[in-house]
Amino acid sequence: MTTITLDKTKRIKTLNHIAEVGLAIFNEEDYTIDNEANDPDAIVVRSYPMHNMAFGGNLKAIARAGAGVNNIPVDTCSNQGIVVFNTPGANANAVKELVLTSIMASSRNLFNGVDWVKDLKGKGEEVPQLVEQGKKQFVGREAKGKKLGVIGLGAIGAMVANDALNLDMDVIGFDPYISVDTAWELSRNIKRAMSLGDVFEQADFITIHVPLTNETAGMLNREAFEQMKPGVHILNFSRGGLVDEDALEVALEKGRVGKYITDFPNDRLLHMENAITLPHLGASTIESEENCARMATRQVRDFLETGNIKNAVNFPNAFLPYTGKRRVTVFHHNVPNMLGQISAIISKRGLNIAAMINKSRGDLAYTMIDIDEKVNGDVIPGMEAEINTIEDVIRIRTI
Ligand SMILES: NC(=O)c1ccc[n+]([C@@H]2O[C@H](COP(=O)([O-])OP(=O)(O)OC[C@H]3O[C@@H](n4cnc5c(N)ncnc54)[C@H](O)[C@@H]3O)[C@@H](O)[C@H]2O)c1
Ligand SMILES: O=C(O)[C@H](O)COP(=O)(O)O
Repeated sequence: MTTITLDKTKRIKTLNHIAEVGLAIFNEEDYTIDNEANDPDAIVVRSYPMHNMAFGGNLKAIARAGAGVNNIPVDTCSNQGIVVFNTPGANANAVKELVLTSIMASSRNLFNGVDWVKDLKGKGEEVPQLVEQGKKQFVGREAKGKKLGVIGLGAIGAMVANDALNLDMDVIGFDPYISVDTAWELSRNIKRAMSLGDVFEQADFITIHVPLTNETAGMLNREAFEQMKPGVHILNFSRGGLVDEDALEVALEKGRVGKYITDFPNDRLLHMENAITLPHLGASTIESEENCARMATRQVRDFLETGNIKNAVNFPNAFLPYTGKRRVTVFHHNVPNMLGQISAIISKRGLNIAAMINKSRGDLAYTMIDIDEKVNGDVIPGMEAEINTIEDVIRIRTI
């Protein structure tokens, strides 16, 4: 259990390049961007691997300017009362555009064709003729009329599915956990797959848009490849670990998988024929980098200044209008009678509770309590220390 009272100047550390418009949200009077800080108040990150990092007692938040949080030790953060944010949907359009580009580019053999033309360098005036002779090896297929299977209909998958209809593709989607909001946004012309098998059996192109978790790791494995239509093109712009690469290598060699297009290269994939590897470019547009940075830094600033939480992946969202009076925020386990115990400790100091909110998410919960009177700061350390003695309190912060 840790006790922290916010000081005046807050230090923010970045572990990747974060767009300037986002960092500008941290006004200079109250914040310092200090990438050398040992124990910052918050970290803003993209894909930097954080699993081997130790976190200081001052760290309150980590914001992933992007979607995937598999580079962050989320459970460790939860146990230390560190909120992990991401920026849902902020880079979805960028990924969608690259996925649709890659469907067309792979089915038209664009990647191989461009490489082949480059090799004609130095052939002088013969080049046009060589091109006309050689182009037959790159005859492709049109996307129109083909079936696209979309696994995961979240921010990206839903956009890909809707826009693929505009390419005259048939679209079938699978997502057993689809959110109500996304379901409303999906075109009714998208067919619903009742199982992954439905997608595997029917699709000419399969694109996967799920997070990498224990459940989804290796989702595309030997059994999956065996159910797929021979020559299927698979697009993986989500995470490398979703695909079993031993099985993929065999499937590519046998032609069971025609092409595998991914944003996550590794040395092994570079040796596989018909694996097309892009340098993790899905979210790399100016627009997306700015969207993600702005959303991430706004969420962090709001949390540091008011305790309000939006778009956390480990703690519940919680909003209580901030009045600028004393606010006690407590991260705790989701067990009975926490509110009663916390409020008793506050009340016995003669402090009146003006407003409060208590939200839970799985095993974790978060409580914010606003105290009505102007509080003598001397009471705070004793009150925090006593709240910390409650079993199941993870962390307390008074703003
Ligand atoms: N290549 C890139 O640059 C890039 C950019 C953004 C996101 N990503 C990756 O793409 C993933 C998806 O991003 P998003 O913004 O669409 O996330 P999202 O959270 O909006 O959507 C994920 C969807 O996957 C679904 N899902 C989860 N488990 C599933 C399962 N077992 N079967 C089917 N569906 C399942 C969820 O219900 C959800 O609808 C991210 O987690 C990240 O790893 C990559
Ligand atoms: O999960 C994500 O948002 C993407 O993989 C983007 O990663 P990046 O921010 O490192 O480009």
